[in-house]
Amino acid sequence: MKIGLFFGSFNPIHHGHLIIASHILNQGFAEKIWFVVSPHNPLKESASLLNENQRLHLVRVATEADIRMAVSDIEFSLPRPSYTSVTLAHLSEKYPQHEFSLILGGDSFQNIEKWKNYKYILNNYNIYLYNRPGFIVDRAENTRLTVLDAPLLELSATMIRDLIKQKKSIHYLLPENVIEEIEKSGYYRK
Ligand SMILES: Nc1ncnc2c1ncn2[C@@H]1O[C@H](COP(=O)(O)OP(=O)(O)OP(=O)(O)O)[C@@H](O)[C@H]1O
Ligand SMILES: O=C(O)c1ccc[n+]([C@@H]2O[C@H](COP(=O)([O-])O)[C@@H](O)[C@H]2O)c1
Repeated sequence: MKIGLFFGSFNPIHHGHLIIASHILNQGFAEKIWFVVSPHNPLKESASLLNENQRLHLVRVATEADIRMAVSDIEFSLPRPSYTSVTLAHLSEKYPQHEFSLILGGDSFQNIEKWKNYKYILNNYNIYLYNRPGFIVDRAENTRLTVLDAPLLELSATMIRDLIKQKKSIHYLLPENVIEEIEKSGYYRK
């Protein structure tokens, strides 16, 4: 099966992520999307990070109604920080029947030369790239790279966490059932 891997901290997951995932499925680039929750992005501070099981739960809640989407905790049992090349190699070995591709935002792609073993990633996996405001990648020199024409929301998890801290509304930015979980559990208030 063609599986699109959407890696992220998902702190928390929001409609920006879900719209991209749905677009990739609708375009036939993947038959299923796995959201791979990273315990620790090697290039990010972990101070404001919700515990990985809580983030995983929020992704599960966000995707449970869509059978085309699934959640993976594969990186929870791999060494930290979470190097994408290590996870990809692990997944390809564990699931030889699947063809994995990578979904990346322009912000991540701009930094890819800082990633561990990035050449292994570029040489071995198809990459679906979408632009994010301020990070426009308009030329696909690498033949394994497809630049998507996906609808984009100018939205980030940082913005959502800031709104919660300021006691402002986060309605419409992420699924209502995820908002309920965040409110019930008191996440991101401090
Ligand atoms: N609004 C958005 N639209 C499309 N992709 C997004 C959006 N926000 C984040 N992404 C992408 O999703 C992946 C995972 O992102 P991440 O979990 O870090 O979300 P984020 O909103 O960028 O978080 P933060 O604001 O905490 O950095 C990254 O590749 C990122 O480029
Ligand atoms: O492999 C690397 O060196 C590497 C460097 C930076 C980021 N990543 C991964 O990229 C994904 C996106 O991270 P984030 O925090 O922006 O959602 C996440 O899975 C990180 O572990 C991976």
